Amino acid sequence: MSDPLRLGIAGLGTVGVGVVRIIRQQAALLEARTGRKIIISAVSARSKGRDRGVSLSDYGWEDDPIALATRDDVDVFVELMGGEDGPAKAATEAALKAGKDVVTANKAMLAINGQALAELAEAEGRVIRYEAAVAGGIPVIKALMEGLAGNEITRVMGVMNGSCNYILTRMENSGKTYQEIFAEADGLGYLEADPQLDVGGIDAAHKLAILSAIAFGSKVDFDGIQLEGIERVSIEDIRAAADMGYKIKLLGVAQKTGRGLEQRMQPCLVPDTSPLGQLDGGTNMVVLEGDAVGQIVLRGAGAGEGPTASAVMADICDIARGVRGPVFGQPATSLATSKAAQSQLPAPYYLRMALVDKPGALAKIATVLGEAGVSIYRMRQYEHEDSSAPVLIVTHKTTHAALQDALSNMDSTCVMAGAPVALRIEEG
Ligand SMILES: NC(=O)C1=CN([C@@H]2O[C@H](COP(=O)(O)OP(=O)(O)OC[C@H]3O[C@@H](n4cnc5c(N)ncnc54)[C@H](OP(=O)(O)O)[C@@H]3O)[C@@H](O)[C@H]2O)C=CC1
Ligand SMILES: N[C@@H](CCO)C(=O)O
Repeated sequence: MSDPLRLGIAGLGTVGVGVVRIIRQQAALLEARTGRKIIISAVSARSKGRDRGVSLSDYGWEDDPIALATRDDVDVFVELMGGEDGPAKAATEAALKAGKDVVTANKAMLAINGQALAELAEAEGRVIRYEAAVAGGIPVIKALMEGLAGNEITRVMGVMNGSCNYILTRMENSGKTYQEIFAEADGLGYLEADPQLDVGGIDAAHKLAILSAIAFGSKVDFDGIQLEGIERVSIEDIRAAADMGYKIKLLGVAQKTGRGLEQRMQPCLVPDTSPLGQLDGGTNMVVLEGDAVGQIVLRGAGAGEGPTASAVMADICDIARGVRGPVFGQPATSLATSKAAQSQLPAPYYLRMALVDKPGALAKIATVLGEAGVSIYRMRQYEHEDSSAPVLIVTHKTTHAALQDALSNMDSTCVMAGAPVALRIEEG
């Protein structure tokens, strides 16, 4: 039997406590599976006295996470504090320099500082594992890095923020507005301490940036993501999209195109019968596409104590078994600097507009679209009692530039009774 694997766990919140629980409750199973005892040497959090619902009396305590990360009786530093820099990054660096491996759930830190940390880890001969950082309990890092290692990845796509999916699903089911459901989700404690991380799409974009680096062999590039949150998704659009056979999701997409690496996180329409369209509530889904495998769909809990601790444990078990490898699947120094695609691949778009109800109004809009090279695929005008006519259009595939051209010319037609709404449709 090998020596025990000794952990130092910094952060005893939702995830940290979940990890402590699994290690205490599943000690025999973990030892049987890895051939080693997995033990906790010491822990760290901000307040030592807080009752966390698990016994910590067997473990040492450090107020300072850096002191924990560099202890002689720690082999693996488990960073579960959060934050893109500050103590999380400082302690991670200290751990690597002191010859420790690192396991973290911190997507913000990796999305912003992943390249530098990966270079440091690899120079020190250490590993950083982060299965929990993307889509919580779904083993998507393993799927991409190991299961699909023989594929050229063509597209990565997914719903990776449970709180946003909860809000959009609740709006759809309740008919309530974004503001009403945001307040409900906040009251239920479903949102991050800074809700903008969720509803602004930032948390999901952190996750997409990490997947994109692995999938396309490029340096993690959070700033290269075209980012839009869900704040402008209205209940009118959710209803209208449903009527046309779509659901609205905060969707992340990364793909390599002739014009560079396209990475975007934005509200999109997806067919309501598609796996993404059927994803309700706080669940996550990641769709991976490879040249040999085709498409695979992974679905599961993207957050919460059990699912996230499950992913952290997978990383700890790998280290216990001696499974090692470069942080992003290939040596950090070999990762390419990606060129961000300035334009998105063509797609169909959904347009919702209110037109002044007078002869020729629709014809003028059709002309503007036609002149910009945007072709109408489907169209619907609804009954109305006032003087503005609600009109929905689904276009054929078109470029974003052509669509913008059409939208900017619509104003001059003098038949618009309000600003049009345009949302991309992501098929398949
Ligand atoms: N919660 C989830 O479902 C998921 C979380 N993650 C990620 O996991 C990580 C942890 O998240 P979560 O458990 O929810 O966070 P919590 O806010 O529940 O817990 C954070 C913990 O870190 C401790 N901490 C914060 N700052 C310091 C510091 N300077 N020194 C020592 N300890 C500190 C806190 O101490 P104290 O308790 O004393 O205040 C607390 O125990 C984050 O990176 C998050 O993004 C990833 C996927 C899902
Ligand atoms: N706020 C995140 C937590 C998990 O990263 C979510 O809703 O998915």
